[in-house]
Amino acid sequence: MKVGIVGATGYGGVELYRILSNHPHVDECILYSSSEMDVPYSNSFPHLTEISDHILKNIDVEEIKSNVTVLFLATPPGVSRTLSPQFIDSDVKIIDLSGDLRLKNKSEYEEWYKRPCVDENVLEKAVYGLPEIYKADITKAKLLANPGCFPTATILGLAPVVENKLVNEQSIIVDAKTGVSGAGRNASQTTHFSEVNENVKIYKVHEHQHIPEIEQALHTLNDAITCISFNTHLMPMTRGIMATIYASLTDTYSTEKLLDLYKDFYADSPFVRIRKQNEFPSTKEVYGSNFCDIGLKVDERTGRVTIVSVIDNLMKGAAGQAIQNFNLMNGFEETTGLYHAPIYP
Ligand SMILES: NC(=O)C1=CN([C@@H]2O[C@H](COP(=O)(O)OP(=O)(O)OC[C@H]3O[C@@H](n4cnc5c(N)ncnc54)[C@H](OP(=O)(O)O)[C@@H]3O)[C@@H](O)[C@H]2O)C=CC1
Ligand SMILES: CC(=O)N[C@@H](CCC(=O)OP(=O)(O)O)C(=O)O
Repeated sequence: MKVGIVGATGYGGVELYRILSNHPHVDECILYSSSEMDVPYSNSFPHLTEISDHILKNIDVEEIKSNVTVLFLATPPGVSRTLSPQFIDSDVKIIDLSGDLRLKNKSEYEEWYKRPCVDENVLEKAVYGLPEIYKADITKAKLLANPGCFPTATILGLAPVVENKLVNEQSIIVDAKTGVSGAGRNASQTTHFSEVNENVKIYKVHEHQHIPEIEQALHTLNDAITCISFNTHLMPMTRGIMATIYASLTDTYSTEKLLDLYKDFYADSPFVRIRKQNEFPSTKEVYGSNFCDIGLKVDERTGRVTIVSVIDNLMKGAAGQAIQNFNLMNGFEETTGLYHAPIYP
């Protein structure tokens, strides 16, 4: 199979390349750029010297339609809005890593992303690609909205207690932390070394574009959930997301009972690992892998539960999950090319 990557010169794109170039069902990766064509890919990424002899190609929709079976869009918000509709009537399957196709409500996208949304007829064809919850739909998808990094960690952390109605619907609070690679490869004042090093910074307070995405998914699991409290913090690390989640329990449940519930819920999910009692995952324990690790503990004094969910933002939060979806959409084993140990330490 030939696959294409638009945005190959970015962090999500190069992570896709890393995995797809060793994927047993991928014969060729064709790499597209909007700014650097006809130059070696290794000019953008010298760590690929003698590994990649790819030449970056111009984004030509007709050429893509005739050469590519699956196209990954690892592009900033707004790009998929114009590119995806051009493939709707073709045989090319699209996997979009941006937020452009994730929200089912067009005006909600425009409010949170502050930009125009793709047409509703395209939006309604897009399947939200969180395999642990929507696997059946993903296997039939032609247009796939890959989930955001924070939503992946948060929704997986909450799904078992939300679906089983074990937490009060209005009590959910998510305190999330991220590594700097989540902001992409372009430098900015916020991601400048001097601003990030030895610092922890809260950002987009009550305004993060992932809030409606998380609420939309939780609402499908339990329609009494309408809103959550959610904030994000930039940490002095390259990769990793930790979502620390607090919610009030509807009854008295032991930690042991909840851990058993999580193990059952994720029994058929090869990339979700539930930790032992009193063991909590750290971001380094999933670094470079497609795992989402979850630990939890009931606070008997307050009747609340604390849930800790970690992922690598570029893997389960972006490229790894996109390839998990690629596997499911093409009838391959879900774990193909992805099931390996995290890099540690
Ligand atoms: N980084 C992360 O952890 C995560 C990222 N995402 C999402 O994935 C997408 C990619 O993110 P990331 O790789 O970090 O971003 P980067 O900024 O690192 O890369 C984006 C790439 O998009 C390409 N691009 C820019 N403008 C255009 C355009 N008009 N048309 C086509 N291509 C364009 C650029 O390549 P070129 O100039 O060569 O065309 C650039 O290399 C974003 O939507 C992001 O929000 C989602 C989850 C996690
Ligand atoms: C560190 C950092 O800035 N992270 C980004 C990650 C979001 C992202 O990747 O955007 P979409 O998933 O919406 O496309 C942020 O918090 O906005």
